[in-house]
Formats: sequence, structure tokens, C-alpha cells
Amino acid sequence: MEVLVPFSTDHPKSRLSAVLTPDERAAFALATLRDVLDAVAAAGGEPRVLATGPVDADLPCPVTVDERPLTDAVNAALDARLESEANGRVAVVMADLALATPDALRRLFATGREADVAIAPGRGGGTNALVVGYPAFRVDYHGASYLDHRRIADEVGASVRVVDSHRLATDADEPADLAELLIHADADADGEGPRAARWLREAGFALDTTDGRVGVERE
Ligand SMILES: Nc1nc2c(ncn2[C@@H]2O[C@H](COP(=O)(O)OP(=O)(O)OP(=O)(O)O)[C@@H](O)[C@H]2O)c(=O)[nH]1
Ligand SMILES: C[C@H](OP(=O)(O)O)C(=O)O
Repeated sequence: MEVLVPFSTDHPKSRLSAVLTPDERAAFALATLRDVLDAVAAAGGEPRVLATGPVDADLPCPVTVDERPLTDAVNAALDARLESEANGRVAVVMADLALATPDALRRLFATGREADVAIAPGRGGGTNALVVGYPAFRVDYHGASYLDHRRIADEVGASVRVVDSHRLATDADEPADLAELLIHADADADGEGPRAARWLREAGFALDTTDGRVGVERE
């Protein structure tokens, strides 16, 4: 299954600007993208990065550059693929799913074969990953896009399955998400763990468990 991985090269991860400089945000976003591409390939998907501009790095898969906003770029890519492939399916997996594992993605892809649309919601109402096998379905990202995607599927008569996955629900959007990333990368790491968590540790981030909800602190 082809797996589109949208990636913003413009001002990535602006919601992390309180804790990371622009160069750090770009490096962290790239580390996370690489983790996601590896996990997609290990799950049997064929990743393709859908980027807003050229990616200044060697990536293990093709890159399509489309400067349009996220929703327009993804819909154009879905159109091109679903029209030409009868019964074909395309997945869209966000590049900031720092905890995505091959197992979690395999489950997403398998669920996507059982319905017209499979959605892995993000915490906070976003759509972190989906599989589309229904040409009339269109994405509409931002805001509570999980609810919007369910409504759109309903309107066009597409069946929906929801993938309930902690790993796919966690995206690296805000400083609190970095704690989530360190917690689970630490618990599951064999060897050095994924690049994104390693990058955070090397940048001096550690869990802050001193009081209340666990967060991150930086040396
Ligand atoms: N191709 C493409 N990808 C995008 C675009 N905007 C965001 N993305 C990617 O879509 C995913 C979800 O993005 P968001 O979390 O909404 O945005 P972000 O740029 O990562 O972070 P913020 O600036 O904090 O909103 C990430 O993988 C982004 O790299 C866009 O306009 N085009
Ligand atoms: C793209 C957007 O991501 P978020 O801003 O919720 O991370 C969404 O899932 O609709």
C-alpha cells in the first residue's frame, strides 16, 4: 500500500517554539520523519513523502513536492491515486507520529482493508493517520478533523473503522508530547531507541517528575 507522509519544510513544529529554536525544530522534525518512514516500511507500506518544499536530507523513499496547503495537497494525491487504481487504497500517515511502530501501522493498514476509510485519531481531535479506499472521500485537516472526516465519510456513503491506538494517537505537537515520547521510548527501547527520542536526549531533555503531571526539563 502506498503511504503518503505529509511533511512541512516551512516552519515545522511551531508549537514547540517555546522549547526549541527554529533549527532545532527542523532537526527534530526530520528525525521524527525518518522514524516514521522506517516504521512504515517495516510494516510493509511503501512510503512517499509529500513535502511543501525540497527536503534537504537523504531519505529512504521518494519525495513529492506540493506547495499547496495540507488538505489540498493530500486531496490531489488521493485523487491521482484512487482514480487510477480500482479497489486501491492509500494511507496518509503524519510525519510527527514519533511513537509509531510497525505493529501499530500494520494494524492500521489491516483495518483499512476492512472498510472504505480507517481513521487513527490523534489526541485533541486531529487525524494522525488514515487509509482511504473510497474515491469520493476527501480530507479536511485542522481543527477537529477526526470528527470532520467521520462526517465526510457519512456524507459520501463510505464505511469507517476507527483505529484505537495510543502510539498512533500521540503526535509531537506540544512540549507535553515530548514527555510522552521520552516515557515510551525509554520503556520500549532496545539499544538506542528511535531517532526522535535520541535527538531529544542529546539536546538535553529529560523527564521532569518532580510534581504534578510528568513533563520535560532541559539541562
Ligand atoms: N505537505 C504538507 N504537510 C504539512 C503541511 N502542514 C503540516 N504538514 C505536516 O502534517 C503533519 C501534521 O502537521 P501539524 O502538526 O498540523 O503542523 P506542524 O507544522 O507539524 O506543526 P505546527 O507548526 O506546530 O502546527 C506533520 O507531519 C507536518 O509536517 C502542509 O501544508 N503541507
Ligand atoms: C493536521 C492536523 O494535525 P494537528 O494540528 O491536529 O496535529 C489534523 O490532524 O487535522
